[in-house]
Amino acid sequence: MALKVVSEALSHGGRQLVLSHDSAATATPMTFSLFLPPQAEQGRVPLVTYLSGLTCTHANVTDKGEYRRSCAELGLAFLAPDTSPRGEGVADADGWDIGLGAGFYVDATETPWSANYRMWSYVTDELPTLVEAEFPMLDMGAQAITGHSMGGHGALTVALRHPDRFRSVSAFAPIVAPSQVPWGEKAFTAYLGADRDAWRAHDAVALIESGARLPALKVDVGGADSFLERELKPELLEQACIAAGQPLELAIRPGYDHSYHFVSTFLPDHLAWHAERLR
Ligand SMILES: N[C@@H](CCC(=O)N[C@@H](CS)C(=O)NCC(=O)O)C(=O)O
Repeated sequence: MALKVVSEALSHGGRQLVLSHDSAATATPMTFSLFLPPQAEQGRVPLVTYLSGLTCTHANVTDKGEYRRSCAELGLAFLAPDTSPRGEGVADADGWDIGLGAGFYVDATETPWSANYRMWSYVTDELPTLVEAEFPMLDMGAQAITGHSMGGHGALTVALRHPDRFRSVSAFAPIVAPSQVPWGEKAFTAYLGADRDAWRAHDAVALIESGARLPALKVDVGGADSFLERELKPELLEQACIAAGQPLELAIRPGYDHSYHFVSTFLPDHLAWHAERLR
């Protein structure tokens, strides 16, 4: 098997796995977590992929996301990759918003990042191909995607560019227009270069403006999120969706911040919403 089992534990009757493998996309070892609900012992189950935010590994949502009870009840598998390549020789920079833990789900074209920072290929191609081959109980015809912050950006852009792969898409506090905010401008300049035209393929608002559409879209943002006005700007997504006729269920949750206390509060709602569309 191409996968090494890092850990395995029974939870809510399902199997919480942490796995690692040598990635061809990033040319590094990569670690991810996969929860298989009890229903996976009997037959095929839908797959929800969760992309994490800045500074995270697979472990943040695995430890703090509180998704297992819902996934076990709803019969959903839950896949959580890392957010960047890691290891000896992998480029990094000062600051937590670029480099390790901040891959932004793009294939970098600029040095030194292009050697390993190929998270687009990893999450859209290598990882789904790998889990499909290794876990035949996953129904790859019934997939949903979600994510948090930088991972919300990842979920939106991956789904907008693979409209036939996902039946539903959701996000928590996503960076909806990275080309227009400091986090995205910094990362895209480093990874993709100064030509802003190249950024459009990785900008959810720009993709919607260019005609890309999603089957079903749900977004929650905390009203007390300290990144709301500077980095997240959900109003840009709302305006783009209205102009494009793209249905969007957007909720600003008063009092909630950017943390996993917010994500874990609303992740069960998102999973139930995805399950309805994956049935
Ligand atoms: N590391 C930054 C915060 C970055 C941050 O809020 N990251 C979010 C995603 S954008 C996160 O999930 N952090 C990890 C965690 O809360 O477990 C800081 O210390 O101010």
